[in-house]
Amino acid sequence: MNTDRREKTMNNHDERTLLEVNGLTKSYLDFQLRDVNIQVPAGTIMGFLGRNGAGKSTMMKAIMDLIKRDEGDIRVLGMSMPEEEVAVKEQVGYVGDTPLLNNAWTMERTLSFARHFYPNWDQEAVDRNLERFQVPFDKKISELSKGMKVKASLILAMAHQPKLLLLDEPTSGLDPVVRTEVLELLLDFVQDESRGVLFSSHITSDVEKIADWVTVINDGEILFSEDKESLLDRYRRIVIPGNGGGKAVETPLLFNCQSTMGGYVGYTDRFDRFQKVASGKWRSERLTLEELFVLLTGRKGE
Ligand SMILES: Nc1ncnc2c1ncn2[C@@H]1O[C@H](COP(=O)(O)OP(=O)(O)OP(=O)(O)O)[C@@H](O)[C@H]1O
Repeated sequence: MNTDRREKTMNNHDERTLLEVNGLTKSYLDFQLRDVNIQVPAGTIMGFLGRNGAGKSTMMKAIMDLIKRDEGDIRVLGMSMPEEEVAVKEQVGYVGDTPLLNNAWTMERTLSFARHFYPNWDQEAVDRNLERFQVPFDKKISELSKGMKVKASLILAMAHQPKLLLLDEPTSGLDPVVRTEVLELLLDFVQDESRGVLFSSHITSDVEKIADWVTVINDGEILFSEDKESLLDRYRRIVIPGNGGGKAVETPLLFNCQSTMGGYVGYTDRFDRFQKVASGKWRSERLTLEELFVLLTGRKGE
């Protein structure tokens, strides 16, 4: 695409939106990604949670056009994928579920090869990150530990100063120290608020730690995509002590109600409303993201 057209396309979209996915579908023999709609605004870290096989990698690959979607519209900074693929890839750093690094090459060779493809290559940032993470320059990729490989992949993905990082389980299989380093790198990345990150994970505590937006996918469908704080505010565990709780749990504002030794326990996804209408004795407990994730995805389909 010529520069004028690209600038026009980029100027016509809402500059605060880095990624828009609308009506994305993809069918395999025994799996369907169904009508996926998400938006990643600039300045946001979106945690993308889902159980094994829920469709996280499929969605990310479809965004990068590594697999052909059946339907849907994908835009990065207002530019369409795959029609404007070259321009889009200048704005995206992608690390997929299978690392793209060539095992037989050193990091030095990898970087000096890759820099020719990107006009925005930032060698100073690369050097800074190599130093920060102590990634060996002259060892073959095959000789690096898993943690080092992840760091090397991230340094490479960020080297061309993308606006959007798309990372498929970047912290999986890493020890807590390396995981923390990787999370800090992502937080640093969005210090520039024109940037954003979408990262998938099973590790709910990582998402809870750094994401400001949480998207949960279950069996190919987005359950919700919401600001983390408002999500954790509106869901609560409600504990109703004593025998008198039976009537209280009949409210449609509670679900998954169970009687316990000391009374009743239920959950609400409209805590604001519940507070206004609930009578009698009760108390609320805030859920961790892990508890919420298990509550909403744990028993479905089993
Ligand atoms: N090339 C393919 N052909 C057929 N089915 C596929 C293909 N790729 C993925 N699938 C199926 O699509 C479903 C979603 O897979 P996907 O890898 O997107 O899940 P995921 O959420 O990333 O899982 P995990 O957390 O285990 O990596 C699975 O049932 C998987 O078997």
